[in-house]
Amino acid sequence: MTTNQLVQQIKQKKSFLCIGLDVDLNKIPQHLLKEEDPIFAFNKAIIDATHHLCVAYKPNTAFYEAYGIKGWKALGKTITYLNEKHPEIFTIADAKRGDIGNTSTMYAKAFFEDLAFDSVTVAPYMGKDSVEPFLAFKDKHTIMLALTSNQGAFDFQTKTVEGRELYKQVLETSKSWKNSKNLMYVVGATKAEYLADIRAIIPDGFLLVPGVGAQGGNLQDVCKYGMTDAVGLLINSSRGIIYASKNTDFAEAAAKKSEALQKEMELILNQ
Ligand SMILES: O=c1ccn([C@@H]2O[C@H](COP(=O)(O)O)[C@@H](O)[C@H]2O)c(=O)[nH]1
Repeated sequence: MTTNQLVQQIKQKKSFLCIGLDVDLNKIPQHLLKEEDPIFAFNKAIIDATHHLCVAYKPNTAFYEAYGIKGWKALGKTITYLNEKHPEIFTIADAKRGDIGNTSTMYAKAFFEDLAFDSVTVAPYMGKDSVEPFLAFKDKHTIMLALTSNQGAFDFQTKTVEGRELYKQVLETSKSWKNSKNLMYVVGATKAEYLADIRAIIPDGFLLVPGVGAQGGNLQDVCKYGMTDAVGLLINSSRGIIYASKNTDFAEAAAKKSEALQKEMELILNQ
């Protein structure tokens, strides 16, 4: 998917919501455990109830890998369902990969070719040659960790290196990489006060912003400092939406939570 197609979808739906599909079998409604594939049954119900309210879905691969081959199959069925039923929706494999070049190429093939995701998250720690293999794929997007939502972000990311915070070095340096137009960045919603500085370095690129909902990030603050003329934001909420109810009305409850966020986004877009 191209960035323009993503922007068009945002305009049509008046939403820049990304729903995180982080399926934990201990948290899903217990009646689903009788299904042959409870993870896919859960995801399908959430997708069917919310696809008109969001522009992206983000399964975090940890929640699938934890269940071994069954989890990986459920991830495959979920992305196939999304690509067949809702090809306009942007898909993110939150896998946080990155390795020496030839290994990164294999990761990129796994997520972009075999699973056919639109994007994958990567860690910048191993540098240019670990990220460029992902950037080589046409109309695919590499979402690099910049300033994460967790407390540990202060351990390294905000430390000063050669006179500048490390996350700023990461943002600035990555702009010179081959096919850097295919880059997006992760910035936690809990770090909204850093967004003005981030926008000074990345004025137009898309930011994936997790941390609204369960982690307490504030949508208004993120938009105030992070929004661009083409929106430039994908706001993710996972637990806050998908676990809104543990009962048979779970998909309806997820839709209500999604609609509340979408309405808030519509108001912001109309300002
Ligand atoms: O900085 C980051 C990077 C990734 N995440 C991931 O996003 C979701 C957030 O889930 P919630 O339930 O809405 O808190 C989850 O998959 C994280 O691993 C992040 O939170 N922060």
